[in-house]
Amino acid sequence: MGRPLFEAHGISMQLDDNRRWLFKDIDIELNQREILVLQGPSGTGKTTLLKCLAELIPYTSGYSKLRGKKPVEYELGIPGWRSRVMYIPQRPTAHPGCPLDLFNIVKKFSSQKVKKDIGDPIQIGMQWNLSESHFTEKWSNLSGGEMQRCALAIAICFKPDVLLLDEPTSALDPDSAGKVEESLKKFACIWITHDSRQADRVGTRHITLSRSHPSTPTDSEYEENQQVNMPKRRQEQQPQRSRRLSPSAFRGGLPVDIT
Ligand SMILES: Nc1ncnc2c1ncn2[C@@H]1O[C@H](COP(=O)(O)OP(=O)(O)OP(=O)(O)O)[C@@H](O)[C@H]1O
Repeated sequence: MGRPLFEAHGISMQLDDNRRWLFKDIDIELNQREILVLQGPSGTGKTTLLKCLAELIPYTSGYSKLRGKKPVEYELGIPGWRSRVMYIPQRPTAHPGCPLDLFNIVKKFSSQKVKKDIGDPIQIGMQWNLSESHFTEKWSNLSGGEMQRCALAIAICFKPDVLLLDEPTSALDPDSAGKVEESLKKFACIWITHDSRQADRVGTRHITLSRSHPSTPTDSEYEENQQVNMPKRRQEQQPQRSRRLSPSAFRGGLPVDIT
């Protein structure tokens, strides 16, 4: 096997409050058109893990690479990384204006401007039971499911290499959800879902996070292709020191990187 499209090694997050490990030593490999499904009970750190992989929040140790390069090795650094390894939240943050306004603003960001062949969110939305008018409607007038699809359509227009999807169909009816699923299968995704049938439909790899406790530091189960490898411990990687990111690094909750 050649180099994976995306890889993460030993990603760990220790919480400040009681030094509890939220997750520890998560290893990920992802190739083109693969979907890694991330599951686990509420509060086990799934969203936090996606934000770590997008370099939106600092984490305790570990590192990720896309096409063999670490975030800092990309032109524009972390913002360049986030435009390629893109986190898409479950609920879009309230934005002023309409979805098309957001699309036009994001197009001007330096991390996106360099991209050629930016897609048309309206064309994508129309494959998912949306119409053009949804993209010119104020965000505040859209339903949860309409907002979710508009934000996702805008994000994939920018053709990220890896989509980090936080319950991308949680607000959708089954027909729309099925159409979105089909579109997303063309991408490399790390996909949080609580729906085990969806996990079976879309997943080519699987990780399940379990609850950790202050007294049992390593409590992440790593499950790949249905085979559970009980807690994977750090192997050869040296832990990195906790990284401090600038305030702009904490812009979670946006459908796309806005730097
Ligand atoms: N920096 C932090 N300091 C303290 N606690 C934190 C920090 N970051 C995350 N947490 C806690 O870690 C837990 C995991 O949150 P997270 O949203 O990642 O869980 P989740 O598995 O995605 O849950 P859900 O399925 O409900 O969306 C939460 O209890 C959260 O409050």
